[in-house]
Amino acid sequence: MNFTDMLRAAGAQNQSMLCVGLDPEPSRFPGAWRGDAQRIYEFCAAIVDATADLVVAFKPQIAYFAAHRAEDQLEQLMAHMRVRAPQVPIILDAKRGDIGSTAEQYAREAFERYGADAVTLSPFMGWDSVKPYLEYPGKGAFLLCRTSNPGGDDLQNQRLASVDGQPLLYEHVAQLAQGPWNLNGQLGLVVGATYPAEIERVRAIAPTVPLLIPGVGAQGGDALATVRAGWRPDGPIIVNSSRAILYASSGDDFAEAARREAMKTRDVLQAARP
Ligand SMILES: O=C(O)c1cc(=O)[nH]c(=O)n1[C@@H]1O[C@H](COP(=O)(O)O)[C@@H](O)[C@H]1O
Repeated sequence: MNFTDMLRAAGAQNQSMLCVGLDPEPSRFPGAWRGDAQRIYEFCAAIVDATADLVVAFKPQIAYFAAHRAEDQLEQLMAHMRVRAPQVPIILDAKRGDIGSTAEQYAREAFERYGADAVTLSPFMGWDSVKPYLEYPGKGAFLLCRTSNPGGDDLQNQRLASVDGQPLLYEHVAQLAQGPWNLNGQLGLVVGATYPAEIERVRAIAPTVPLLIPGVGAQGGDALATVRAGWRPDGPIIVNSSRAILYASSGDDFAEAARREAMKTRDVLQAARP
């Protein structure tokens, strides 16, 4: 099954547009696990087990594993998700972006080593840096478009004087993803929940591509405004929350607390659909 089909099937089965972000930070692990980077796999697997029937996707962030020399635990986690939640697509959040020959290696890492269904990419280096990922049939690639962080303004809100109609840079990225770069329907866009007006703008330019929307929960994005701005019957949204779910409790009940928080967020998102 390709990424888009998986997304549709998981969304329907779990009645969800929630993506649980797997950003394991050992200093925030519960009880006796606190500070123990050997527990990264166990911590994430417990979160996956507690939320697998509530999500449209999981999004492991590669830096949280690589920083602790825990790539082997990420491989273990990918295998676990395949067994425990085979219907749920996995977006590897790697935010890669490099010249074509190096991008080929990053694509191989994401799709062959880790077996991800989709990956996040920076489009800053242009078409040849994105194309190698699209050569994997059925895999998805989300281009950073209007990110959730305050510094996103610095470049993404600059006007492109050389392009007809002079769009802002993030609007141009949205145009490319909806049109000329989207050869086989594999592209999506990353838009922050912290900027609902810009989500609406992106949706006007790119009505059907999947939007990955981080920023609800710990970053304070507005879930209701996010859904109203981004959701379309033929334009799926994947709303990510990481810390607010992973660290809902710092005690031994962390997995149950994560489940409660995920359920609450899932239900708020579902109820917000127009
Ligand atoms: O691509 C992303 O996932 C991403 C894009 C963006 O604009 N903002 C953003 O926060 N993210 C990621 O989404 C997650 C947000 O985590 P929380 O703020 O804890 O929910 C982190 O893994 C970020 O790296």
